Amino acid sequence: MSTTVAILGVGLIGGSIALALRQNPQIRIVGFDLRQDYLDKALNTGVIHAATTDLQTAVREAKVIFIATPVETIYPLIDQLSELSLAPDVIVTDVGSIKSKVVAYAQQRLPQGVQFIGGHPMAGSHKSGVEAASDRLFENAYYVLTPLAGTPQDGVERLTSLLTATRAKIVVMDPDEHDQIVGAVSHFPHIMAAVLVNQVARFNDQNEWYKRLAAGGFRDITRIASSSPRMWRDILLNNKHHLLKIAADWRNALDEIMAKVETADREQIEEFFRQARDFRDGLPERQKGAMQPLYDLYIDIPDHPGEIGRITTLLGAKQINITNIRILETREDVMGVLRITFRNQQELEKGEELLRYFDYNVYTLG
Ligand SMILES: NC(=O)c1ccc[n+]([C@@H]2O[C@H](COP(=O)([O-])OP(=O)(O)OC[C@H]3O[C@@H](n4cnc5c(N)ncnc54)[C@H](O)[C@@H]3O)[C@@H](O)[C@H]2O)c1
Ligand SMILES: O=C(O)C(=O)C[C@]1(C(=O)O)C=C[C@@H](O)C=C1
Repeated sequence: MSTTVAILGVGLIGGSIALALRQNPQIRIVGFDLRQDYLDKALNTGVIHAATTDLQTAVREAKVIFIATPVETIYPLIDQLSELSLAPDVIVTDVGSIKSKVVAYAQQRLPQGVQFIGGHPMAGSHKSGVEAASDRLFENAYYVLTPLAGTPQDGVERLTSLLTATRAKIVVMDPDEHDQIVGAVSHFPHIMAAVLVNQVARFNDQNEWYKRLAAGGFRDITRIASSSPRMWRDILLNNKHHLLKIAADWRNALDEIMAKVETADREQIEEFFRQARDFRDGLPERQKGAMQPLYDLYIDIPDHPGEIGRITTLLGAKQINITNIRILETREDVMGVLRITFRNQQELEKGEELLRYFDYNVYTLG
């Protein structure tokens, strides 16, 4: 007998959870979204088994409901769920990047019999939407759970067991502790990346060499400034208390190092960078996951207009999904290399075979 799981919001995170769970043939996944076109895409690419824009239809038989929508939409969805007919002992969980407010809201609003467990997978991307979803997005990443005081242990165990398919490391944490820590390691860095980019954009208005000279360092530290503005607006407003404190601490730290620069304190400036390097180098490595080039295919391309479009059209016509595409080198009259990332090994092999058939020189590394 199959178990129904409802995913509310079939985007990057909802889609990635669906892809991980659907490896288990006993699980039937129903997707709910406001956008019919997103649902069509998720259905056509096999991310979900069924799709609906009607919430009651999505959740009626679900044993587990994932809320995977932007943070500010989680509250009204909790309200709507509290009015609907749900399966007995249903587990409702969310994937929002903040936990305290959501957990407190669920505690107040959800009726007895609904087991709410806050959740936050600590992996993601600056990209949004189901087309960026991957069954391995959470592999080896931490996945934080913040159950309500009254949620039975059995519910936490059931959700943990379901989530093993994501290959994430599940940890249970207090919601406020989560918000404080994630504020420092995720939310505040997103603010800083955007501050840096906006600063350079202002300078660039006066002199376009800023943009042209922005090289590896600037790109590395600002990748996350390409994330969804709507998502980050919601996160900041829902973790205001911790972020204001982190920002004040950061201003002091910046003042301290700039005072050392002003007095040309060579030793202390070096010590400042040494401390940062030692801590950074000691961060635990994630062995595998979204950022690993696991399903990358390299294609030699003649550098003339239309070639990349032709390749993506060929793949699209065969319903082969691409999660990333990058031109590694193009100079006039020189062959360029296109790197295409696929969602899984099977799609990579299909893509490789297809492009070879059309006489492209294709290869994988490693
Ligand atoms: N992107 C990340 O790196 C990341 C990582 C961990 C957690 N999160 C959290 O996951 C959640 C989703 O983020 P995402 O990156 O998957 O966003 P996304 O934009 O890729 O997907 C969100 C989906 O929700 C749908 N949606 C919006 N409002 C809705 C509503 N009221 N009802 C039903 N569907 C609705 C959208 O149409 C979209 O398909 C957010 O709460 C975010 O904080 C994001
Ligand atoms: O890799 C990225 O692009 C991310 O920003 C992922 C990231 C993070 O800050 O690490 C962003 C938000 C989440 O809630 C969890 C993970």
